[in-house]
Amino acid sequence: MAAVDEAIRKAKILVEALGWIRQFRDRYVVIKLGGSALDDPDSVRNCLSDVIFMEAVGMRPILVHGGGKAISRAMESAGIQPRFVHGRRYTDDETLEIVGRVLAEEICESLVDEIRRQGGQAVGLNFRSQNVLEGERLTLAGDAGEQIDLGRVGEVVNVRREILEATCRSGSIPVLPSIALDSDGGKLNVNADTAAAAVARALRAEKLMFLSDVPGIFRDRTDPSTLISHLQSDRVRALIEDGTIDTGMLPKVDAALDALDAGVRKIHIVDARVPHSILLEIYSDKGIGTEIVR
Ligand SMILES: Nc1ncnc2c1ncn2[C@@H]1O[C@H](COP(=O)(O)OP(=O)(O)O)[C@@H](O)[C@H]1O
Ligand SMILES: CC(=O)N[C@@H](CCC(=O)OP(=O)(O)O)C(=O)O
Repeated sequence: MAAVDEAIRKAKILVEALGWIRQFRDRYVVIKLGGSALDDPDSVRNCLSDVIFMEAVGMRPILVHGGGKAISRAMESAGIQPRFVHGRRYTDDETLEIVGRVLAEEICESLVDEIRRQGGQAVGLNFRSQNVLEGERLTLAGDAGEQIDLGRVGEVVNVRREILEATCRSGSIPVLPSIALDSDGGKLNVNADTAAAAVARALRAEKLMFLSDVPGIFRDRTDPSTLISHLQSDRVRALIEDGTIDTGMLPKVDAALDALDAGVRKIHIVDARVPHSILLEIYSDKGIGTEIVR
């Protein structure tokens, strides 16, 4: 009897998901995997199995990844001290070679390999294969209006969406590192949160999901009961101003607000360490992280 009850419970879960599966069929979902999540192989495997599931039930997932922690480790092994200016890595030519190798060769290839190992199809799209992100150098102004030199740091100015659309149509999951090419074919190091938002904006994605190593946005980071499950964009601005949101969460919420302004329906910040956090967030009636809407 217990076995039958268990089977019925599982069937109910499938039925609960059916409505969401229908609603999101053929919709683009951009998933950003951050360096914090990428450092834990179990989190990566679990996230990728969810992404494969999404593709199998008719959604169009696109993976955009960072790898800031791995880049810093590789720089330190090469005897270069990482330096961040306004949250961006100062990127000289030597650093750029390391960023290209770590993101496009090591991390992108390992994500594609793992998706294939789990029975899904994936294609790495970057300057080594087929480039999707076109960029230009990012210029930031200092307090006195002076120009801040970030080296080869860029922002995305165009996304070749036709390549993403064709890849998704063919049943493959596109995997993109946060590197853009400028009009001369030179590499630019782009913050991965902003790269993911640029992709979501270009595709008018249904969702943009940030997978990190926190359950979501907290009102008080020392108190787990203060997780905010639903946020409206105007409230996000207030949380930035009062200092509740800072450090690594800042580029995520900045990118989230940009994406919402451009027509992306919903932003999710979820914990990559929780098994199946993506599926729980999308296909169940009650999500587990923080969702942000306009
Ligand atoms: N209000 C907040 N709630 C939760 N995390 C926050 C908040 N403000 C800042 N953070 C920080 O943001 C970090 C996530 O950003 P980051 O480490 O850069 O992630 P990733 O590597 O996934 O891009 C969290 O580990 C936490 O320290
Ligand atoms: C310009 C800039 O800062 N680029 C980032 C790109 C990687 C990234 O953003 O990785 P996470 O998502 O893991 O932080 C960097 O070099 O660290």
